[in-house]
Amino acid sequence: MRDNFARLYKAVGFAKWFANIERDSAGYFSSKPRIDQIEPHEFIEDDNNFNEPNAADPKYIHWLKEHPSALRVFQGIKNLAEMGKQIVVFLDYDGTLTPIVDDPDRAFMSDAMRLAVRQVAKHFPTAIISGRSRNKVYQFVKLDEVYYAGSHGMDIMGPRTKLKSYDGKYQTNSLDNKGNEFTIFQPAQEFLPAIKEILDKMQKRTSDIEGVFIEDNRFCVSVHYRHVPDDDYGTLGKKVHSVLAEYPSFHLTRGKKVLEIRPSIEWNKGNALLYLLDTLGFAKSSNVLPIYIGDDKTDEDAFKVLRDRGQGYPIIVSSTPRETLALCSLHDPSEVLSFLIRLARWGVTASQ
Ligand SMILES: O=P(O)(O)OC[C@H]1O[C@H](O[C@H]2O[C@H](CO)[C@@H](O)[C@H](O)[C@H]2O)[C@H](O)[C@@H](O)[C@@H]1O
Repeated sequence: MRDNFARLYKAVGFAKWFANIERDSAGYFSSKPRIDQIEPHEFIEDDNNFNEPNAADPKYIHWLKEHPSALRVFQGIKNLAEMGKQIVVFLDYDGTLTPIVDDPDRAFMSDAMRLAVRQVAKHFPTAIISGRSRNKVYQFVKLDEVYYAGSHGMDIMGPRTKLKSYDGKYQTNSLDNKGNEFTIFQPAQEFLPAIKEILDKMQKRTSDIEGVFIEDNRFCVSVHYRHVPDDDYGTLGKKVHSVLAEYPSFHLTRGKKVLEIRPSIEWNKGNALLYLLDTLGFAKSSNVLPIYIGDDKTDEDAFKVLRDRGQGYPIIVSSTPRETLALCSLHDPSEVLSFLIRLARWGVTASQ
């Protein structure tokens, strides 16, 4: 695994950086240099170098035929872009830009991934759409070059807009700390007081169950059960449902070892994708090529939007065969990194 990463970094043009990467005492690679030590031209390398999908399972190999690796269809993406289609990139966070880890508070993004996203964002409008709170995602990603949609799209910080098609009462204009103008769109604003109550009740009612972690995702509440003993699943489920029963305008969705309580409004990651395309000026454009990469059930809403528009590339991150509306796949976040690096490298050459 470590050697694969080493080969990947070398292959995709991280030569200068790679020279500075050292193994720490546990034998893992730790990176010393800062992001800005890598120059964009260092992304330009032999275009035939890429991470081959790593699939030994026959079922996975069969699934890959229906959902080919996005690394394999990359040339097709490039061809469309070279014909004048504007690439817009949408990225999920957990399981896509970072591997799934035991502790949700420690899902840190690698420097390599941050650099790749930053380089992609230099050439193509880029947004991160996550189930987490917008602030939390920003703390992990720490890039001012991208747009952010937190709480499964219910808290969007997007381009400055005067769009009339969305309810003005949910939109406010704002400045970031560099003076850049943004529009914040929060279609679930009126649910905030109830969400605070739900968070509080959920914390109190589940406090006697070992391993539960309740996460405040601002416009939704996540109940993590990754560390809950199997025997306690039933009790936890009952307690979660007892809180939910008091709030009929909320519903439950499921993610990876997590239950999420969300306001029942017609708004999901798919709506957030459309909103961002609209605010970027691509509302009805046939000249846009949206790429959406995500790993979870909630990303399927965004895949569906792209399917319905008949446009772009919905890409699922999965190391196992899965029912999905995505057209293409990537095996894991290391392949996401590989894909983003190729995109960034192409962005550099295309802009020269
Ligand atoms: O939309 P996403 O950015 O993919 O966020 C979905 C949820 O991701 C996080 O939970 C998941 O990742 C954790 C860290 O790897 C893992 O420990 C947990 O079991 C997973 O469910 C996040 O903590 C949730 O709030 C997000 O809704």
